[in-house]
Amino acid sequence: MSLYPDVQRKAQEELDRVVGPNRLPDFEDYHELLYIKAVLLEAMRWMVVVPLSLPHRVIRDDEYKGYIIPEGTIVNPNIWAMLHDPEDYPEPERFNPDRFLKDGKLNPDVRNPLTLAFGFGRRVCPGRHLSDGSLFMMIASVLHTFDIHPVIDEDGKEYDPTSEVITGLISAPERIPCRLTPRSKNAEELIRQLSTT
Ligand code: HEM
Repeated sequence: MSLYPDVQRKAQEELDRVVGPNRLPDFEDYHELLYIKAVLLEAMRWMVVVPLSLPHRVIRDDEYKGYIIPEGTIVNPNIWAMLHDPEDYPEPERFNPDRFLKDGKLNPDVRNPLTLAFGFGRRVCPGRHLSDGSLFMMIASVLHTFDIHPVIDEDGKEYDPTSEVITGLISAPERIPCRLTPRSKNAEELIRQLSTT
């Protein structure tokens, strides 16, 4: 969000309209918070958590589009490439939640990244619904109550968290220096109430 202040502003406008200042978002708001959903989809697409999924071993000879895949071959699905395919997602390096929205709804013609980001087939991630719900609530709650600002690095430039990404089975920014400030007195009160319940 510190890299994309316009996205943050749009998400907060939606939260202000749907949730209002006196409470935190909850799952009742799920179907109303379309832009938050689009932010979640774009986050899962843009910074793929498990870029090469998990390796699978082929248990019998197979053929795919003319390629012979012998029994015993280890296959790594390249989820990162699928979620950065410019045919499905034009300008794939740009964080653009609007790509998922059309006429005030989620656009069914854009491939849903959640059908790829958690793997597929018999070994699809069993934690996907838990993750989807938790991420939705985390994104909505943080953006409802805080403004996220960039920090300035040693060279006087805005720090770009994508410049240091952990490589390996899981990818994520290594450090996420940013500054969080409560959005308002009401927001501060909501955060304090939460810490005492
Ligand atoms: C953003 C969060 C998550 C992402 C992106 C993610 C992604 C994945 C992916 C790509 C796979 C490999 C699927 C395949 O082999 O085709 C996987 C497997 C798995 N995930 Fe997740 N996962 C997430 C969260 C979770 C959570 C919260 C749990 C548990 C509560 C979980 C439990 C598992 C397990 C047990 C497997 C192995 C399934 C099997 O081989 O049968 N994951 N996950």
